[in-house]
Amino acid sequence: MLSVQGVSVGYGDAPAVLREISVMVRPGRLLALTGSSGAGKTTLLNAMAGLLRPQQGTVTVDGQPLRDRDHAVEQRIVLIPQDNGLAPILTAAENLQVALVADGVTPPEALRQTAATLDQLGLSDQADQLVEELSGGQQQRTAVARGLALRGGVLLADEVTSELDAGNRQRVLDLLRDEARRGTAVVFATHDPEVAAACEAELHLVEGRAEIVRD
Ligand SMILES: Nc1ncnc2c1ncn2[C@@H]1O[C@H](COP(=O)(O)OP(=O)(O)OP(=O)(O)O)[C@@H](O)[C@H]1O
Repeated sequence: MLSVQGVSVGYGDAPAVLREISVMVRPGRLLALTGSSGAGKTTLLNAMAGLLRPQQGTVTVDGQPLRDRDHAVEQRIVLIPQDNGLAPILTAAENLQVALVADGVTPPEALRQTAATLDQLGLSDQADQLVEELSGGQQQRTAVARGLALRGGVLLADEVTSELDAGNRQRVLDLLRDEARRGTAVVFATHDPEVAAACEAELHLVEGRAEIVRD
């Protein structure tokens, strides 16, 4: 269980972007994180991912304060970053295989899981294409595939449908929902009200504070 308790977080000496945020990220649930551009969605996800240390308050995972990103990875907290985080000079498939093998999956199993997950995202035909040669939406779906293939306990997805057409947006939403049903705690940052409405719970960020819209 990932728990954010009274967290204030920001950058350098500047005033905190978010103040006194508290939220429980529960297994089996799809939580939308909403707010206008600049509201702090990425900032909160980065704090949950161990990339940003809170100025006040704590992020805990199974009761232990989250130390840093390495600790978060050990605790199976997977982040799909807004800029996709893929290696552009590897193929779509290689991006998944490298991540899986680094995660301890055997190479043959990594090949199998890669093919299956790319297929779920409708990317079988792009598997052997370099990421830098894929469209923005295809790159975004590859990043989602990599995040899903890692099968984390917590999956943090940062604006991962912003470049997708309606069909692929629904496909990603369905896959994130399936992932939650499998027992993963999924947090999905979005500024798309339709996407947010399709999530069972919603936390809305406004003026540095968080409001629970649905729980
Ligand atoms: N690396 C950084 N250094 C300093 N300030 C930052 C940094 N990253 C973000 N900020 C500031 O923090 C605030 C929140 O930004 P953040 O990216 O978390 O918002 P967001 O809700 O994810 O926005 P968007 O929907 O546009 O991605 C903004 O005012 C932004 O300028």
